[in-house]
Amino acid sequence: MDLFCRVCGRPRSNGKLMDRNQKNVLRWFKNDESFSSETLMICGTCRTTVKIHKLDHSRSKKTNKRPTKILNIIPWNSKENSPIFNNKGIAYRTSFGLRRALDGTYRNPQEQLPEHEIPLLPTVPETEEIPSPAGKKEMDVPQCLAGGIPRRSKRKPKDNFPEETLQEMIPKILSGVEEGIQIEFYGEKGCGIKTNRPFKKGDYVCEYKGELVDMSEGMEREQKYSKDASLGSYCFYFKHKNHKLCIDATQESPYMGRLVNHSREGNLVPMTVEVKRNPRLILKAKEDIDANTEVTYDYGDLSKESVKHNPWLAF
Ligand SMILES: C[S@@+](CC[C@H](N)C(=O)[O-])C[C@H]1O[C@@H](n2cnc3c(N)ncnc32)[C@H](O)[C@@H]1O
Repeated sequence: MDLFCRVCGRPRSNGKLMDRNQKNVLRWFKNDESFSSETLMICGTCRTTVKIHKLDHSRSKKTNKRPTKILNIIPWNSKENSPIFNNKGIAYRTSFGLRRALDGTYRNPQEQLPEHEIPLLPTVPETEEIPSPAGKKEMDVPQCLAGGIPRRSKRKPKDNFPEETLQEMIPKILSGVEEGIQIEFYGEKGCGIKTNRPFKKGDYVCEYKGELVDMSEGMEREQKYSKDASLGSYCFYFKHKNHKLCIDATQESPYMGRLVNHSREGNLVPMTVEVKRNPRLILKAKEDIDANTEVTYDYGDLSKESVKHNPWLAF
């Protein structure tokens, strides 16, 4: 049975199965698989969360096979049943984009957001120095240990984007348009981003969008997040005008920058740009990139401890 996610429009081919409390990833699910009741399912593409309530496990009298039909899916956090994902009467409900999906105005992430809806980052006072966490060298910061497992890699964006190019990019950054890229599932890596058209060296690809906080706040959050094994690491630490900052993109969003995976030979490079006096992190093409190519950048953390726990950082 083909199911399509109404939020991202992609076939529900892969995704995470979570335990009931959404704490642990049980495993990645495959296509045409039946689910046990009360399981959480997260769309492998846009990562919308739904809760499967009840499945029909009875065997067909004709074939004596268990059907994979999902009888009913109830929303996480809600009593109503409102179809958002849908295929032949199967109702789902999502945690994000809910209102718009219900009233039919859900906006595809590729579409341009009107300016008043662009989530603006909190203003960072230019004169105020954000203090480093006590006793921590900057080097140590991104390897914040929580539950004994180093999480975020130390990613180093370049500063000072050339003015001309920046002028061309600002409207794109402000509009939130993410054009030429799409989400793809990459097995053990989870989701990632690939191009659907070529990019030229230096082109703006997308923004690493999230909540701007200072570094110590980011570290505190990472400590909390690390207690939940189902949460990936989405805190991107950087320095801007002597301020030590962090973009926390842990919160699910339709923006794709948060899903770009790591490679030491990455074809993107992160950079900070200042837009309306707020620092923003963007990912731009390090080289010419063909269509249908995964985009990656170097998370930049080769510390022994991090690589021990995340061996993929070495490649
Ligand atoms: C910023 S997220 C990237 C998106 C992530 N793949 C997802 O599905 O949400 C960073 C996480 O992706 C995974 N990841 C990124 N690059 C990887 C790689 N080269 N190999 C394996 N896992 C990777 C790690 O779990 C890491 O904590």
